[in-house]
Amino acid sequence: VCRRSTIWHIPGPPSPSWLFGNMLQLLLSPQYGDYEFEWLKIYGSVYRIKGCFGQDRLMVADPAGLQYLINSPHFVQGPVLENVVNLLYGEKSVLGIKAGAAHRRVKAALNVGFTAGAVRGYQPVFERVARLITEQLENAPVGPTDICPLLSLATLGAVSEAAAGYSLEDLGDQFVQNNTRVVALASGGSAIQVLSDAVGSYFPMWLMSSMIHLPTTAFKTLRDATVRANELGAQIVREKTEAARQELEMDNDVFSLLLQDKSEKGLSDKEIIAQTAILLLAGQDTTANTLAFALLELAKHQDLQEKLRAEIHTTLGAAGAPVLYDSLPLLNAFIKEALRLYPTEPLSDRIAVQDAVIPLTNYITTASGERITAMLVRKGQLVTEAIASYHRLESQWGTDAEDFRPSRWIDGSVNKGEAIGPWSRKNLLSLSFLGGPRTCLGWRFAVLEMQVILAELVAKFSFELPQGESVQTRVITTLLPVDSEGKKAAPLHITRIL
Ligand code: HEM
Repeated sequence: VCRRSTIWHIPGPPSPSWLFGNMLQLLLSPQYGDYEFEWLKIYGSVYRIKGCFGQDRLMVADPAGLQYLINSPHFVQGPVLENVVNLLYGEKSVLGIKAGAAHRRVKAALNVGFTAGAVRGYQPVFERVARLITEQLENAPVGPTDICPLLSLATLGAVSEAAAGYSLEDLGDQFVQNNTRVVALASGGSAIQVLSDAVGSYFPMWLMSSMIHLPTTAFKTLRDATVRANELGAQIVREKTEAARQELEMDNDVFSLLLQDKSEKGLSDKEIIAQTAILLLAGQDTTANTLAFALLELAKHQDLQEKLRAEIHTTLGAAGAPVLYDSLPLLNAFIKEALRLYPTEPLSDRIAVQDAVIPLTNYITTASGERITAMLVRKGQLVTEAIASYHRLESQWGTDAEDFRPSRWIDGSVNKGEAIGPWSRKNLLSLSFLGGPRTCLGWRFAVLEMQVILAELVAKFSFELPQGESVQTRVITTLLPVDSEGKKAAPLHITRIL
């Protein structure tokens, strides 16, 4: 049997170097997508690029191809993602568990804290956090405010309170500072980082875990964060178990709900503790960055800002009844559009664990001129789910796919052919929360939190871009807004209006 790469005949861009392949273009271009979105136009929704050291990598933005990849057991996290996940969250975290059945069991148990009903219970937490941002903005010095740190702290506060029943003060300064360092670390991309990621993917896990005992700053920060998260998880479980023993009333946070689940499907204390880091971290900057991008777009589109504010004022104006955020069409369309153009995870790395055939919606023309509508890939093939590219396909979103236009979600111009993501199945085609068995556990949580925070901020403040500032997008683990010096930031002129 020929074991030669089966994708060598798939066209793609030339590789500028053997060492880095196309990876610097993909990951470190000045603006995220400078090369990738051009490749999409030239080569179509499936093409081949070079990884470090001459590896062949397949980029897939094709709807049927993506639907297959996110659902197929033949593809698992690629080596780089796997190492990062193990280092940050641990192998026993729901994101770290590889085997399908074990993953399904832990995810189903964790879901008690993330059902529609459970998430509705967190609404008062989100409302409190949103009011805190308002207070901080009122006390901010005159001039542009970088909204990123405020949003990061707010989303950490929301997740720690809703997941663990802990306020930021309960978490302690040390945890919060360490957390800030971990998040900052994740935003410091460089060529060395790309190379060490590639080299890292060749190291076995035991070597990676011995490396984290090296006293370098980065590893020390990550090691401290993991140790601290485990200690914190153990403390939370101890306190809540003691409260239950004393028959005190249990809270409705995620940890409390998990500990109350005594069915055979429930998790052991140890399994619950192993979720602390993922529960606290996965919900923080993902949500904060999406909010920052949303506010930046609002500052660029004053007419949209006014319409959205009018919708919010009309709905919030009806005092008394609790606000039903799902019933604000423009607010939801606005959030969907921000998620589409700024997906937190624009690229998701996968590797084939056995030979597989990937079906395609759009045919591709191979180097020999043959048209194919399905692709054979061998075990070990690296594949990138090119989510941000998929979100810009004209066939899916229309000829104005690159424009920020929330009304596309209302006027029916979005192609409803192949629904793949969660959130109102009938029209969320976007893969910002992925889809299939690895769908984001916290998507309902994130949506309600963003609805509450945006409604509060847009009702009370106006947003404008400071003169001469141009915010760009970079991908450094996740998609971030950066200033002209490449530092994570979203500077805005924010004025109280109500
Ligand atoms: C706008 C906000 C968010 C976005 C865009 C987002 C996106 C994602 C994506 C793309 C994945 C799949 C990762 C992969 O396998 O490649 C994921 C997984 C996950 N997310 Fe989120 N997320 C968000 C907020 C949250 C929140 C608020 C929480 C929890 C409080 C959360 C918890 C998780 C967990 C536990 C997983 C792992 C699921 C699994 O492996 O089965 N996320 N998220």
